[in-house]
Amino acid sequence: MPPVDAKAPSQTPAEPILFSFPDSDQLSRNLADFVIKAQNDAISRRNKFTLATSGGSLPKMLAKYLINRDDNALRWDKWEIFFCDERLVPLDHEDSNYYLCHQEFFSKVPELKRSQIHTIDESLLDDPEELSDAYEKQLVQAFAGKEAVRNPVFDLILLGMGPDGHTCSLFPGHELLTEQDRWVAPIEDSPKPPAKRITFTYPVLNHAHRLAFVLAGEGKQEMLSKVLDQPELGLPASRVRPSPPGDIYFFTDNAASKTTKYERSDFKL
Ligand SMILES: O=C(O)[C@H](O)[C@@H](O)[C@H](O)[C@H](O)COP(=O)(O)O
Repeated sequence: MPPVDAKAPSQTPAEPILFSFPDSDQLSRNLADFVIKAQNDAISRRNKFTLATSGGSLPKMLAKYLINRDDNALRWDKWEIFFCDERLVPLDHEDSNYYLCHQEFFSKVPELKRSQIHTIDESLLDDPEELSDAYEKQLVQAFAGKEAVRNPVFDLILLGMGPDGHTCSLFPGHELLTEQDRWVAPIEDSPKPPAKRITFTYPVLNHAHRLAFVLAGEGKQEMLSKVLDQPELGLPASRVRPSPPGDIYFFTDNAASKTTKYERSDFKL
């Protein structure tokens, strides 16, 4: 029998860590510190920082305390940015997650170069399969290096959650919840418009180094309780459970976390 390696990664998924802040402003402030810590850890490990972001209310909360800082904490030249999901519309369309992030965040950071932001190929909008494969190739290029990798390991993935418990474009009951091979998959029947999208799959989410849901406001209350208190329901957001050493966090405000019985943790870096 081989000797037991005490440091071998456990197969038990990470338990979510819940932070709750008085309001969404405090949430944004602490989220910025968390992102900077993730950035610094990643740069010291590999000299770059790979981040994937969602759309919805997240980009605005994310940008609030990352832009216009005067402490030189951000090493923008090391950032490589992907989208957890994207709608199949032109990049200057108001439904585009890239467009949203550009308006709320990227356009306010002149140091970020367009080449650091991985967007969908607009010439493939009529062919979701091809477009999805092409986006997956961008992940392969960013993560594989010289050696083939089984799964990409993002330094940080930031997620939202919809009122039905969806995250990325992974919706309740959809066949993509069981996708095990593709890193990126097309979806043409999204219940949330627009119907055609691409999305990261669980093999990507559950291999990330760190993930964080970012949830503010009373509208998130009921679903957050279900996701944290009743994981057996198997809602899409509950299925985000990375294997250690991956960590999963919920950054919430008190309005969102009001009813969950899940234990809150003190926020410290
Ligand atoms: O492209 C999308 O539709 C988003 O990435 C989606 O997954 C979003 O994160 C949730 O729907 C939450 O949206 P809100 O933050 O606006 O509630």
